Amino acid sequence: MSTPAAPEVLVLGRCGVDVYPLQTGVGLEDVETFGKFLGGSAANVAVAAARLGRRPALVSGVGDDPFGRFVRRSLRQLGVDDSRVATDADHLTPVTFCEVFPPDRFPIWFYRRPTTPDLQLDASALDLAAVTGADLLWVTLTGLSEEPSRTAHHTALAARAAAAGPRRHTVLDLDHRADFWPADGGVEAARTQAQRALAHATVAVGNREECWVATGEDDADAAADALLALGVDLAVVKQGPRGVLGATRSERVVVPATPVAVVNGLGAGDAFGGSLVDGLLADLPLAELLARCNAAGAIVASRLECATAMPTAEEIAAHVAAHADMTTGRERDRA
Ligand SMILES: Nc1ncnc2c1ncn2[C@@H]1O[C@H](COP(=O)(O)OP(=O)(O)OP(=O)(O)O)[C@@H](O)[C@H]1O
Ligand SMILES: O=C(O)C[C@@H](O)[C@H](O)C(=O)CO
Repeated sequence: MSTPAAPEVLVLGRCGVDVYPLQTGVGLEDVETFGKFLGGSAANVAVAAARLGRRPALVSGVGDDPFGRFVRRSLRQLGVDDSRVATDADHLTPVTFCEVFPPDRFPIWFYRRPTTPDLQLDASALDLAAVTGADLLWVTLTGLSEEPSRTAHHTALAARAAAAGPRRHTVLDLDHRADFWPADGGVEAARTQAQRALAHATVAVGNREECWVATGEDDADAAADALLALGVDLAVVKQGPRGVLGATRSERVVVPATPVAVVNGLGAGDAFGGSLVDGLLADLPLAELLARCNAAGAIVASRLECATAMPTAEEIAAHVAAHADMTTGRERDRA
């Protein structure tokens, strides 16, 4: 159980505003109207976990601007504790645009230069009681892309790994956005940071490309092996519409994705993340856990926005039940 000073789930990472087009199948130059939604991968994961009944808090930053106030208000309305979200007078709340070309093309445009409030997180401002006392800590690779956030993340991970008591869940979301790393040597820098963080994590989750960034391995099984060798107890390799591979040192499971009418694939990974948080805390068997994560991802892929599209437990259960023939998961004999 989390200690009294700590939230059940502590999420470190970015939040911002998603400004998504209300016309699909056209480039941003031709879009006429947009919707404004809470966004940022970490914020989305926190909201997804809250939707499933968990008590998440976000550690992040926003600007001292109207979008920052919108982000805070949305977090609170969606069940996320925003008391550890700093207000930064020197940097603006980031906005993110996308283009929506279903079923499989969703270019994303980050307006985050030169830098953003979430990456100003300083180690001295960390609430270490919350970091070490939470039942689950979620961090993203993007948080390691720049100082001072990089040092703050490593400080949090090291403090948690050194804390007394049973090894609780520390999840590294391999979330890699090339734009956030240097144009030259960005992959190498991201790999170095990922591998340092993995030594203190218990779970790694990423899509195929992200797992390659972290490990140098292209193949899903080889990437899972490499992630386990780097120190985690559970490696999760997402493969979009092709489903997911989950691997521990003694078990390996592949769970196919379920078909949906795709509206916008962005946010599927964050919905998956929220269900991963919930399923880890509930100690679900691996195949069941991943089937629920896939269902959450598919449901969000069938909706335009991210945070406010996160499914309830009932919606996930109904989706899994409707696809029971394909969501059982196949045991793989590679342990
Ligand atoms: N088009 C789709 N149809 C069905 N399921 C999907 C689809 N896209 C994603 N999913 C489900 O959601 C899960 C996570 O999606 P994905 O692998 O695209 O993550 P991601 O690359 O991290 O996504 P994001 O764009 O949010 O960063 C997949 O494992 C899959 O189960
Ligand atoms: O993660 C981001 O910063 C982008 C998000 O704003 C957006 O919600 C998304 O793409 C989720 O995967």
